[in-house]
Amino acid sequence: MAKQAPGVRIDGLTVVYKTPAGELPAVRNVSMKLPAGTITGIVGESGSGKSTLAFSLLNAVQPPGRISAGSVEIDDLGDVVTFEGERLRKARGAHIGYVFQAAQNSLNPLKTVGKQLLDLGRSHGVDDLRGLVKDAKELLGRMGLDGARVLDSHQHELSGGMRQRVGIMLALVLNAHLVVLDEPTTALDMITQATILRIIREVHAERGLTTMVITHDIGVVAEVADRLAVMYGGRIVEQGPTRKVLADPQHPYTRGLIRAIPRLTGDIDEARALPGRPPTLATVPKEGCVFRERCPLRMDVCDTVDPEALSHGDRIIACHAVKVKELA
Ligand SMILES: Nc1ncnc2c1ncn2[C@@H]1O[C@H](COP(=O)(O)OP(=O)(O)OP(=O)(O)O)[C@@H](O)[C@H]1O
Repeated sequence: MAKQAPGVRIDGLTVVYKTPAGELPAVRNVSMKLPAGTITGIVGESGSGKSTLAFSLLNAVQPPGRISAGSVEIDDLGDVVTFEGERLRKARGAHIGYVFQAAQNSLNPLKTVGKQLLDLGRSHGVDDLRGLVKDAKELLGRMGLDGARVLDSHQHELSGGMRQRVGIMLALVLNAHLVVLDEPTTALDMITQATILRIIREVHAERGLTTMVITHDIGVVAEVADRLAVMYGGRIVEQGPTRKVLADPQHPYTRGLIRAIPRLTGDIDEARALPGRPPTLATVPKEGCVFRERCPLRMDVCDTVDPEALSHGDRIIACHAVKVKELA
C-alpha cells in the first residue's frame, strides 16, 4: 500500500460521452504527469473537461461516459483504468481521496457527519472505528473546527466553508495520499476562500500528498498550485510550472484567460473578457485546433491539423503559432 505521495502519469487519455450524435470526446488524448508531492491545478472554462478528467483519476466516469483510450498509472497502485469491482472501490478512498464539486451538496442531509464517517469507515473495512473518529476530529481541529461538534451535526447546521472542510476531511481520513479537489472554494466568500486555500496547502505539505485542484478560477491556481495545466475543448493546451505560465503565458488561450482577470489595482477596462464562447461536445471541432474559432493567431494549418503537445523547456504547449514563433 502506498503511504506516501504517489506520482501519477496520465497517457493518451480519451473520455467519451454517448450523445444523440454518437460518442463524443470530453477529454481528448490528454497526457500529463502529476509529480509526487506537488499540487497541480487544472484550469479552464465551464465544459472544458476538467471534472471528467478528475473522475478519470478514480476510474469513476459514469455512463453515458466511458474512458475509451489511455491509461492513468499511479505509483504503487498501477493503471486504475484497468481496475474493476472491489479492487477499484478499495482504491477510491484508501488511495485516492476526492472532494466533489460543491461539497456542500455531497453530504447526506439525513445523517450526521459522524454517522457518514462511520459508514465510510465500514465500507472500507476499517476495524478501528474509534481511531477513525479520533483522526477525523484531529483533521477537523487542524482546519480550525470543533471536531466533536461537527461530527454531531447535520449538513444544514454547517456553513459553506465548514462543509468544504468536512469534504476535505472525508477525502483525507482514510489516509489517501492522492487527493483530487473539484472546485474546492466555489461559492465561498473571499475570506473563507483564502482560509480554505491556506488549509489545502498546509494539509498537503504536512501529510505528504499529491494533489490535483480543479478550478475555473485562475486566481485559485495562482494561490495553491506548483504546476498548472490549462484545458480547452477537452485538450490540455498548455502546462508547466504555475509561476512561469502565469508570468509568461505562451498559448493564446492562456493569454486570454490571464488578460480576462480583473485586477484590484489599475483600470477595470484593462481586463478584457475573452471574445466568443467555449465549445460544447457538439460544437468542438473534430479536426484541427479546438481553440481556432477564438484565436487571434489562427493560421490555415489550424483548420486541419490538431497541434501536437510539444515540450518547450519545462513547458508543454499545443499550438501551431507558438511553434512557428520558436522556429522564426
Ligand atoms: N453525463 C454527461 N452526458 C453528456 N455529456 C456530458 C456529461 N457530463 C459532461 N458532459 C459534457 O462533457 C463536457 C465536459 O464536461 P465537464 O463537466 O468535464 O467540464 P468542466 O470543465 O468540469 O465544466 P464545469 O466547470 O462546468 O463542471 C461538457 O461539454 C459537458 O457538457
